[in-house]
Amino acid sequence: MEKIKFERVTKKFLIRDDQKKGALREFTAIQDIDFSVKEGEFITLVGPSGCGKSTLLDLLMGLSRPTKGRILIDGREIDGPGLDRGIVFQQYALFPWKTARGNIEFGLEAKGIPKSEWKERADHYLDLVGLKKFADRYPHELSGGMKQRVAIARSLAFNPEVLVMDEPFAALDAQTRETLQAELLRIWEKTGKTILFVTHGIDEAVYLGQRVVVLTANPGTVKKIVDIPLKNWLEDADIKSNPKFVEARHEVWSLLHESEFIGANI
Ligand SMILES: Nc1ncnc2c1ncn2[C@@H]1O[C@H](COP(=O)(O)OP(=O)(O)OP(=O)(O)O)[C@@H](O)[C@H]1O
Repeated sequence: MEKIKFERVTKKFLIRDDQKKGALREFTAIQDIDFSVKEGEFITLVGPSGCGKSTLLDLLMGLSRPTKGRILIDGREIDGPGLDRGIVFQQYALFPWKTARGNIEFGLEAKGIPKSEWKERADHYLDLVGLKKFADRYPHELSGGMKQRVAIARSLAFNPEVLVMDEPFAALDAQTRETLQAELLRIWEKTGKTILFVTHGIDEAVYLGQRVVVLTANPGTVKKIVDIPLKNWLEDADIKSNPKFVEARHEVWSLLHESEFIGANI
């Protein structure tokens, strides 16, 4: 079943016109973005810097409206922020004065979940991200990877149907990033969430996504959606050496670099 549908989504901004003093002109950040995400699917998005990934996520979160087109969730048009969508950012955005559990409980309070449910829910999700023993620690007592686990637990705790992730592992060291990638797949399998994950990392996009949406440089459009034929990520410890992984990775890499090569040939 279709969970999210981007229907010819275009977003334009008004920016200062450098040619004419005091005048404004239209700038198209994304144009005619058109694809669907299936219920329970893990989809990754990659694209050159400035191609409009954050703009697209803002639209999906209901923080701004498309200039043209629309975004549907379960067939309903998005008209603002909602509890059906949760987001995890690159920076953990945790309150330093609250413990791991306190940070999750705060999210539950903000979402209007009854107080009687907070502790149990917070503990359940802390357990899910492997932080059961760290519930009473403050952010400064946690590593970067642990903080990001708390952020993931906080987003999952109010049980959104769609989890949006905006380069959530970009600030972590390579080893922690790999661990969290595998963890996220495990959590995804367990919870069955629909996940839309934005990244700059080609390896990360191919490793996590069932499909990788490759965007073009400005204005951002869908260049191609690459199917990733691998199914048994977690059983294969060295999946990144699998020829199918290598091939998919190369395809995404080529799509991202095509425009650069064309430029280089001129
Ligand atoms: N509020 C705004 N007003 C004017 N222009 C904007 C606004 N928001 C974004 N843009 C422009 O739209 C384009 C896309 O920006 P966006 O931040 O979505 O890209 P991105 O793909 O997320 O970039 P990065 O990968 O570097 O994070 C950029 O050229 C940016 O300058």
